[in-house]
Amino acid sequence: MVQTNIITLKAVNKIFSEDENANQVLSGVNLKIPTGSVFGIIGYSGAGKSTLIRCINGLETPTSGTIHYQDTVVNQLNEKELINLRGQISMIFQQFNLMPQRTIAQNVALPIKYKHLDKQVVNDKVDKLLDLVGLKDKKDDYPSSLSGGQKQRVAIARALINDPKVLLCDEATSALDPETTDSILSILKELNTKLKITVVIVTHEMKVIEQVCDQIAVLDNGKIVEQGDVYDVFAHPSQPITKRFVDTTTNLKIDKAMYDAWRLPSNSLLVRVTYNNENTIDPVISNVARKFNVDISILLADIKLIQNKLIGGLIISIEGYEDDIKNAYEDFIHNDGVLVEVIDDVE
Ligand SMILES: Nc1ncnc2c1ncn2[C@@H]1O[C@H](COP(=O)(O)OP(=O)(O)OP(=O)(O)O)[C@@H](O)[C@H]1O
Repeated sequence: MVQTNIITLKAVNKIFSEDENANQVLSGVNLKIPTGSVFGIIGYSGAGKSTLIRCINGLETPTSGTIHYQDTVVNQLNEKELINLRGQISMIFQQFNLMPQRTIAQNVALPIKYKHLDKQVVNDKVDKLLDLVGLKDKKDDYPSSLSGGQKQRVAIARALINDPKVLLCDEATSALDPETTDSILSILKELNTKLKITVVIVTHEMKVIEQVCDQIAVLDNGKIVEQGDVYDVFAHPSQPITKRFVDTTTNLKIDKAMYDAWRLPSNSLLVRVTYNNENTIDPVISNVARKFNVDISILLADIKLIQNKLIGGLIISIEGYEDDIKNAYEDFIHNDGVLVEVIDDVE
């Protein structure tokens, strides 16, 4: 099947002229967002994520470069055409942006208020969308009576009122606790699989990417420094910034207190083993231990499933005679899909 891209950015630059130092916020951004994907854009605060995502639906205009939505060049549209476009490319925000003086149902219907559609048609659609996000019984309530997670569900229902093809999510879960974040991410994934909506997620949290995205782009200081399939990027992060983001999701960090508590004997080698194929590590460990007559203890383990493939690692200690340890270590290194590093600087 030929993969199409619903959104393409070509050489996009953005300089805010009112910026005191005329900061270049986006520099030469090239991005292809495949139709039907859940696409994550990650970066630290100030990297330009919001600016980038706002360029996609014309809330910001790039200083140069082009943004294509299917066959449309977004940055050549006039204000009226942009309003229509935002029905196709809708958006949710960190702070939900609900109207406090309107009911939940009125908030959801707001984007089509001025279309003067049949009241019953609007009501039915609002009911259907509130049902989809699990809030049908709240339709006559006001936003102030809802939790953050419920408010974001209302915002999602509102974003769907025009049957969009793309949903842009700007730090949509950053104000929510971990459990509520999970429930919102599940809804986003469901919209993607059931309604075939392309979802673009801007976040500073690698866990969000890990949970729902198929593709990732890493934005650093206005530049895309790495992009690709989420599993591949987790397995082989090529840039230091990407590695730092990946590290935030693993449980393989050691501090001095932990190291001291292990009380490892002097004839031991502390090793981090990460693997990135679909085989489990266990046979490799027992094989090496048998073959070289060393003892291997598993001190920490972290295994997860990304895009239905296993990825993870272990911290192990290898104990025995010096030559045996050396041979065992060499043997580990030569296993396909296994990355082995000696840990010798615990702080
Ligand atoms: N309207 C604007 N006028 C001037 N400068 C702006 C404007 N919007 C954003 N910036 C600047 O652009 C840079 C990137 O901001 P942006 O909000 O896109 O980053 P971000 O990665 O989304 O960060 P955060 O996660 O903190 O929101 C910042 O230095 C910011 O001050």
